[in-house]
Amino acid sequence: MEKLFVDLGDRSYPISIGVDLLADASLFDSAIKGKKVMIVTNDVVAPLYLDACKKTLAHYQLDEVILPDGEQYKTLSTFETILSELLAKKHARDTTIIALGGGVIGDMAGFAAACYQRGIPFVQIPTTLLSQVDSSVGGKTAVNHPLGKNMIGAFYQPQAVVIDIECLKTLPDREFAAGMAEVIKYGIIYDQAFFTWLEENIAAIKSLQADAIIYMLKRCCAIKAEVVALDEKEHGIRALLNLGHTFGHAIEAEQGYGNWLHGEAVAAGMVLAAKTSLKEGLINEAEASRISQLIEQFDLPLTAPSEMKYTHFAEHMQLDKKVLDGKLRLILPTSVGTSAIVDNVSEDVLREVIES
Ligand SMILES: NC(=O)c1ccc[n+]([C@@H]2O[C@H](COP(=O)([O-])OP(=O)(O)OC[C@H]3O[C@@H](n4cnc5c(N)ncnc54)[C@H](O)[C@@H]3O)[C@@H](O)[C@H]2O)c1
Ligand SMILES: O=C(O)C(=O)C[C@@H](O)[C@H](O)[C@H](O)COP(=O)(O)O
Ligand SMILES: [Zn+2]
Repeated sequence: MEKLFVDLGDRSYPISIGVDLLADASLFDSAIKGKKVMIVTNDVVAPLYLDACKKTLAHYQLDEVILPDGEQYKTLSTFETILSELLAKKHARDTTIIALGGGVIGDMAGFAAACYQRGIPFVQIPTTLLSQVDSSVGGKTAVNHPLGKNMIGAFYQPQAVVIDIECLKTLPDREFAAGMAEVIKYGIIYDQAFFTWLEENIAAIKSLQADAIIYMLKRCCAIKAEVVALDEKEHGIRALLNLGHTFGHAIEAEQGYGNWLHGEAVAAGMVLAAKTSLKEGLINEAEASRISQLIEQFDLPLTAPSEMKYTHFAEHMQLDKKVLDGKLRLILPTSVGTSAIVDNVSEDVLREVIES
């Protein structure tokens, strides 16, 4: 088993990565203080992993809430279902929430943990590639609003993250590819050597070779842990983790949540960001095309939906959480392995990048 730590003083926590960790009660016992646990999952993940989870946690008083599956249910209304269930079963501040599922479950269960009785502990069991490399770490919790992604939420850290790579075996290929978008993101913003490793290990990754998967998860979680420890609430460097997201969130909201997967929208968004960099003279052609080539290797989209024009993007991008003083701030790659926060891209450049 591999172990990493998110170093946040008294809110620090371990990330465990390995095989069959869902069966390892000790990982949960060190994170759960009380006797009561509420497992939050959905109707796709429950038939796959709820029994295994309940078996491991059988020495606690267990309740469960099984939510409908999908990004379209990452809403205030579903969030309220979790809170209602906690109240109906008389849970108090000594209950721990377990988020069993992908990023949608993790974000919503985490937000419920942040809000229920002003905050109860929670543990992340991420079951998708995307949630294992990104959403389970770092404490961003939220639900969507029809007008914008993740618009209602809180920074609230889990007690532990338990990553069982066996869960990836049941993940549909399209979902695995979506997770690869966030993996590639880390290489682009932060780690040229990791990006090169990804280029050289495509077959091993796609065939879920355990060594390659564990190395990849470890590298992603280590980068995220490092960035979050430096800037938990995104006043600076953490914004780099948002590469491709200003464009991507616009695609998700405009297309209707769930129609484009988050990772797919981020992939197209990262290509748009690289094209913007190219137009601004911030990156050279060779590096920009390395970025789109790797994204393409994982069968991810390279362009936004053709019907989406600049004006469609602009409406959503104005609501981006990185906007400061009314000014759009974009994360742009400056090479493979480095990126910058840029706030002076003109409307003309953006229009050209989006509509070309
Ligand atoms: N908090 C953060 O830092 C952060 C980071 C990245 C993304 N996100 C959010 O995460 C969400 C996307 O997460 P996601 O890609 O995990 O999507 P998801 O949670 O919708 O999961 C994808 C699909 O896979 C199913 N599934 C989950 N585990 C499975 C398994 N092991 N086998 C088979 N099917 C499985 C799910 O039920 C769902 O149908 C978005 O809402 C995004 O905004 C948050
Ligand atoms: O952890 C972060 O910080 C990220 O930006 C990670 C992103 O991959 C993730 O999609 C996040 O939820 C986006 O955050 P938002 O603040 O733009 O909603
Ligand atoms: Zn993301």
